[in-house]
Amino acid sequence: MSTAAVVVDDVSKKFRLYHERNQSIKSAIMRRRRSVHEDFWALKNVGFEVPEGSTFGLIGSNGSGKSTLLKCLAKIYYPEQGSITARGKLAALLEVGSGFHPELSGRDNIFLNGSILGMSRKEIERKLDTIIDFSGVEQFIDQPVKNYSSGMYVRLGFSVAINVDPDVLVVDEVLAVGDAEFQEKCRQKFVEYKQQGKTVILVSHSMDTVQQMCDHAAWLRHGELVESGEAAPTIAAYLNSLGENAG
Ligand SMILES: Nc1ncnc2c1ncn2[C@@H]1O[C@H](COP(=O)(O)OP(=O)(O)OP(=O)(O)O)[C@@H](O)[C@H]1O
Repeated sequence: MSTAAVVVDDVSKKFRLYHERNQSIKSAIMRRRRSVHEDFWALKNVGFEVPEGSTFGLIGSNGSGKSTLLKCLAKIYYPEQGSITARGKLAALLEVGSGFHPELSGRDNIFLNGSILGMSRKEIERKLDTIIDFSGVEQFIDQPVKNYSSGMYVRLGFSVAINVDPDVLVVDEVLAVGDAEFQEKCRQKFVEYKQQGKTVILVSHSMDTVQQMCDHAAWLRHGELVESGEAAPTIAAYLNSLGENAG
């Protein structure tokens, strides 16, 4: 039996949705600091295991809770209920530009982002050339990243994240903004990771990408897990449900 790299156990995550139309300080005082809100459960009792050494796809329609779950994995959000355990070091590449400062150069952002992801300054210095080289943005590395295209941001962010040498790499939809050459580089990196027994968890709306890159998948719908297991049948069930809804 394979061991689990990540165990998601009965996870529920709540957001508060506020309904005040008038958000001024005056109106807040008039309301005597009472706020009108409703609880919205973005994840409801989600549980599954991610096998060690797998490339695992999270799939589901817009708003189904995929990014929220990734943020729980990355410890940006904490679930109200349930727990997530990951074996080893986890690095996450979430929204485009997260962990970057727009006014700093690409080079300085490698240090910023690298230290957020847990690398020491010495380690980053040692890996700097490799990171810049893999990113393919060396020509612009001393420019402020606010002038980067979204694809360049992602290239640099991905390059830092993989050089953290994590046991579990978590990647949100961001890969989609990279061009075909970069996507191929990522695919090769994921294969390399798999050979080393490392785990990748990625979100994608492209079922072709999930089909090509992932061996396992989990399908979320309205914050609930519908199915998880081998990628092919999970993708097929998801696509089937879309067909049913369309018909
Ligand atoms: N910070 C927040 N405050 C309130 N609601 C939120 C917040 N973040 C997410 N949500 C809500 O939680 C639900 C799930 O959002 P999430 O971004 O996880 O979906 P997703 O599956 O990643 O969607 P997409 O495919 O469109 O990226 C949505 O209804 C969204 O509006």
